[in-house]
Amino acid sequence: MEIDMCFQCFNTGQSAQEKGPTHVPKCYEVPSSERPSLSSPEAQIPVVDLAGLRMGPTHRLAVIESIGQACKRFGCYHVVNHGIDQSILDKALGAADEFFHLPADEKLKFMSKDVHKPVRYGTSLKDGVDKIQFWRVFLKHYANPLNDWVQSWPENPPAYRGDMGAYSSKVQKLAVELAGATTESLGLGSKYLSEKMEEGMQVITTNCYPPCPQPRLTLGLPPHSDYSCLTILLQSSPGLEVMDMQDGGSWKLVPYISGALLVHIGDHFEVLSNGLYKSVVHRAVLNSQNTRISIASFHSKGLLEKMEPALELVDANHPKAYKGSSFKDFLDFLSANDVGQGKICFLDTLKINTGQSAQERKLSHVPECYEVPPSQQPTLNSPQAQVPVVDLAGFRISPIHRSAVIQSIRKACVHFGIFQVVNHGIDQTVLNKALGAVDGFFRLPANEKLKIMSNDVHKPVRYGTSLKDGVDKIQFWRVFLKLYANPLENWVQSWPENPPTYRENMGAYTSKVQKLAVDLAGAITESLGLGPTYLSDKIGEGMQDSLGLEIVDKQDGPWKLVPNINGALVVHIGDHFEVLSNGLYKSVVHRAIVNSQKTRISIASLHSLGLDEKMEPAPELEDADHPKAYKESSFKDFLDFLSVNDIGQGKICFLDTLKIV
Ligand SMILES: O=C(O)CCC(=O)C(=O)O
Ligand SMILES: [Fe+2]
Repeated sequence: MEIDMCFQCFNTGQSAQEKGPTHVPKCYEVPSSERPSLSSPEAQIPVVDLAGLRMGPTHRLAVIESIGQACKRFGCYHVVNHGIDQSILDKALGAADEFFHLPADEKLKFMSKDVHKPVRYGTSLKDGVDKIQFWRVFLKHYANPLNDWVQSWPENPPAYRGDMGAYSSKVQKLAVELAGATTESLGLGSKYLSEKMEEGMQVITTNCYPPCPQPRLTLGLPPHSDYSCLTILLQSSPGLEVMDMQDGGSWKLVPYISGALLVHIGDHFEVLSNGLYKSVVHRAVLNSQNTRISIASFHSKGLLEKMEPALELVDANHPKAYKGSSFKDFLDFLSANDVGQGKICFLDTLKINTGQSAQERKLSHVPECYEVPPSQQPTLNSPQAQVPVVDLAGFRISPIHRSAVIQSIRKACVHFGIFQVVNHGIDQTVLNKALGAVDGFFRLPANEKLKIMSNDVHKPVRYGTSLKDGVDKIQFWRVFLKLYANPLENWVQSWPENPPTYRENMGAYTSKVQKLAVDLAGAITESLGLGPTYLSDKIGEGMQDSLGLEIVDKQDGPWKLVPNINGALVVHIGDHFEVLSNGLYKSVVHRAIVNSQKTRISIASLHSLGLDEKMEPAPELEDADHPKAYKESSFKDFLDFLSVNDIGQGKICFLDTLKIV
């Protein structure tokens, strides 16, 4: 098996330079979109001369200023004149190199997959556990205070403790000094963190990246930001790339400057600065010729000490944007999650929107992150869409009336993908109470709503803003609450308890609308010639999920505004009916626009088959002229897609991935 082969490459403590594999085993291959070009341009990373830090106040101020600029622009910078002798740097790299050359059994003594171990040798991130493996070998150990930890470090090579210890204690001092300069640049003064940093965690990670026969296929380390206040990195040769957020998130190679050290802003400083400084996202790339060694020294507060945004940096315009967390919290997260796939990162789990979407903060302008590209900006004077209105009363009158209704539904589905229904059998008071319950919920204090805030799209009850707030590149101007709703008795207990009438009023609406959906699904399958009961069991037992929604525009050429008919409900043909009908019916493309005057509330009830049940084109609707045009998929497949893709940019849509060309 491939996996076993991977184990043989690295896992036995035998590094790849000893093994010399001629190709990259499958389990090391990263998806093609994440592969390195190996021709990234050089990053223009500032070089800060620390000599000025110890001169006069004017010199010091200039250095602080340039550190602040670098933290805002790149999240990293080089330092020279840092006060650590070249011979100390060389000896530390030498000690690391010698360690990795030791016989396997010597290194295996330290091998562990337990990320909580203070001394740990390993390969990849969590080798044998994570799905994708990375092309590195590492040794990690705690280092501050040195006397507490050095006895647990490797005894071999014999110079290891002395040489690595000398470097560690120098770099620990430097980190405290730089943390002071960084807090000073934030206006918090140079002593803001010093005590905590002096007594805090220092984790030395020595990384060894053996030559790789196919360096374009894999990575030494996947994209990540460091969980530290700051990280100080010493490298033997180039191979580190940083993501340039001001250049569209493109990868740039960190130049190798002999004798310089690279300083990374870690997640803790992003949190402390309340997002003013961003931790730098970086990855390690490989080459086919040389072993590369790097020594990263991670500095943070104590293991259990939480880092929170500085109160001084929180105000009405900058509400607290991160939860507090400790290094231990991070380790727990790391041990429970596979971060190598780039789908989940600890910092994202800390981001809070304080229930404070921009709209709720009553800003006078739209923050940049909400701006959509000009080509997608709405005109706000779209003509009204001619959305057919179907009178469902006919449905229950006689077979002739029924078949007339079915015919008009068919027409609406073929031409519009959307229609409104009247006489749908749901009382106006039920509708009004449901809208009122939703309005009441959104008016609750932030902390009440935050209890159910989540970016995990798989959660059956979820409050949020935009689509995936803090994750997607572009944010959208909405707040939402999503709930699973069918069967009601299974889910209602998990719904918000506040406002007190929420469950009752929303529950009354959702059970009515669920019945209506089953009726309509029957009418639609009948209109496709599949009979009224084709889906009814599955829809009856299927998913229902509801959220606060949107004005609907039909995209045939220009956008059109869907007229609001009092008491009517809007029915959308969704992707699943497009698939079932083998493309005869098209799911309606729509978007919500906003206005400057009034809050708008909508409740969308989405109905589909069971979470894992696949929808595919009805065989009855396939023939030589109409070959099967879609792959099958379930609601769960969609959620998985949603959680890993940023669909808000309009570049990617789930339905497209199902189309068979
Ligand atoms: O090897 C490098 O240059 C980067 C190492 C790194 O990012 C890490 O250890 O967190
Ligand atoms: Fe890193």
